[in-house]
Amino acid sequence: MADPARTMGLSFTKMHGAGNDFVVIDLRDGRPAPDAALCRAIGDRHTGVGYDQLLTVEPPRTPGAVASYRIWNSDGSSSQQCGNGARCIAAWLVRDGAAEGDGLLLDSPAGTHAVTRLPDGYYRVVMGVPDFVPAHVPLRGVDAVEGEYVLAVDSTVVSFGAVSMGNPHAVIEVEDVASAPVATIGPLLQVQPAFPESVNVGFAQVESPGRVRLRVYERGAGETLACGSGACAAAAVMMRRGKVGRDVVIALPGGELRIEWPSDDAPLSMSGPTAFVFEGEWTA
Ligand SMILES: N[C@@H](CCC[C@H](N)C(=O)O)C(=O)O
Repeated sequence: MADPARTMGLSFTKMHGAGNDFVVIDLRDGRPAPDAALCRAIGDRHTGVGYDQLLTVEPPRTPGAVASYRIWNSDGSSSQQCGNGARCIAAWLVRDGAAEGDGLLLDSPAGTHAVTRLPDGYYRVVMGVPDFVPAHVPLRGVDAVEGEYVLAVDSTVVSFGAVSMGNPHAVIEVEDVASAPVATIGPLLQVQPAFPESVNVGFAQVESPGRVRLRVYERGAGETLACGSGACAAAAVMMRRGKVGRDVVIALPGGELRIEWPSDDAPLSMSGPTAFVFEGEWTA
């Protein structure tokens, strides 16, 4: 006889992309998404499953798209963009049989993304044109000198670039990413009134014109092993400053992503890995 607790459970897939970990839930049958309290309960790394972002797979919104997805951070807040998540959703849909061939379109809260399947579980996602307009980040009340903003945060003066990849990013260039003040400046910058919707804070060390080391203190999740949209933001900021070429590897604590941005008005694309970890049933 079926166990009622199991049959009433919420099936999920645990995945990660370069160490940025996800709980993926199939809601294509129209069931509602978990509320913020349930997101937090599932996201608890001691009493729940644990994840950086919870991703829901939902019916497509635009013609030609295979599915849409929404994004929740582990604190229950929602986001418009998740680069590593987009790759994982594509891999999930391919495994599910919903996507045929090597190309698929995915609707995210930030728009529609073309995704290409590459060998060995890698996927390339067209992430769109990085948007440097301050009001679109959104960033308010801070003037830029050649794309560099300056804010006094407590007793520290912080210089950063700001860009929207659909979600807000600040990128701070550092000499040594290993000793960067990620856990102190990250949360302090997030609560500045200049960022009315908070911000994902990247700390980027340019190693060479083809390689950047990056750590990201994410909105709603803290420091993660990788942030795909953060990698896009760091690459875009450093490319615009002429510090790196238009095809760059971003090395994050959990793995490497390749970012290609041919020119300022072209769409930027991100390539990287996906991995399935386990299947589960949330019954609490
Ligand atoms: N890890 C993600 C970004 C997830 C959302 C972010 N924390 C936000 O609130 O905007 C990525 O791979 O892009």
